[in-house]
Amino acid sequence: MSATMLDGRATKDAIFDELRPRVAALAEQGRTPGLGTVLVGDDPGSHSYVRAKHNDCAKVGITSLRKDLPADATQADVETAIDELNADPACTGYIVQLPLPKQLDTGPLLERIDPAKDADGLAPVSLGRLVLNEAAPLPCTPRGIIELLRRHDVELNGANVTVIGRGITVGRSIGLLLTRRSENATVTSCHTGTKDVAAEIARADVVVAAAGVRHLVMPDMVKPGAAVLDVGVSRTEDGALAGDVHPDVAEVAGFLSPNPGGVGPMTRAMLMTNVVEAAERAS
Ligand SMILES: Nc1nc(=O)c2c([nH]1)NC[C@@H]1CN(c3ccc(C(=O)N[C@@H](CCC(=O)O)C(=O)O)cc3)C=[N+]21
Repeated sequence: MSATMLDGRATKDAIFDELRPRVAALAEQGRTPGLGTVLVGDDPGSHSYVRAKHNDCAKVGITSLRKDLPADATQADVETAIDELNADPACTGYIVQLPLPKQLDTGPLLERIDPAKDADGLAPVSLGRLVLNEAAPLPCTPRGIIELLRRHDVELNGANVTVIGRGITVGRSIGLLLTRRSENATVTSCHTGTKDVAAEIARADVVVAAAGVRHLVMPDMVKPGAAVLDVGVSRTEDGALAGDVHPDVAEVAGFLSPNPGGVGPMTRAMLMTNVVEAAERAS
């Protein structure tokens, strides 16, 4: 048996095709969406993600606004960049690329993002609204995972979903989406305090591996036919990138998201979607 590939690149392209006419309609009314990015420091990974996001903008017709700050930027420098994007009418949504260098206090910076321009859905007000079932931009990676499953007809209603990892961008926030009435899944959150992760994986219809631990999910753990989403990335000693899911899981799973080429492109597709939706709401 070989799993159906949850092809994030092809799905992202399909979503871009759907966004293009919406962006064109906004542009006709002089309301072209604009994505801002605040990037601090020179981490090559972060630079490459931000570059990809601006390439995506060009593909769908979104304006991009970059604020790149040096690695030794102060809290006040980043506050200024955020204030400028809050005030700039050309910017309809923006993100502060995480993680920030350690001299910076991330919490207050995320608090400073105008909730109407929060493209990531990670600002405290947005996460609070999500908990309260109020309209809010949704965190991009969780939204991308759900969209990827939906477009491949993977059932979530009543499904047992095991999430591994409790980071804010994925593990902690995805349960908020999956347990809404519209998704109706039963969610188990695994982390370093979990006694038997393999047992939690074994009973899952859907596994979301977002721990950043190489090959944490092995073929003998997975229920035959389950959908497995490989979200984590880690770097091996020789500098190669590895996912959280062993490639042989493809022999057991019913659906598997490749990594790269799975959840990463979907995260970017949802960022573009959030920016377009914010522009549609802005008058
Ligand atoms: N405020 C904030 N929002 C984020 O959404 C955010 C962040 N900070 N910090 C870092 C993580 C990571 N992240 C990725 C997005 C796309 C790919 C992606 O498209 N990856 C490609 C491969 C790209 C490549 O090869 O370089 C793929 O999986 O196929 C990866 C990683 C967003 N993040």
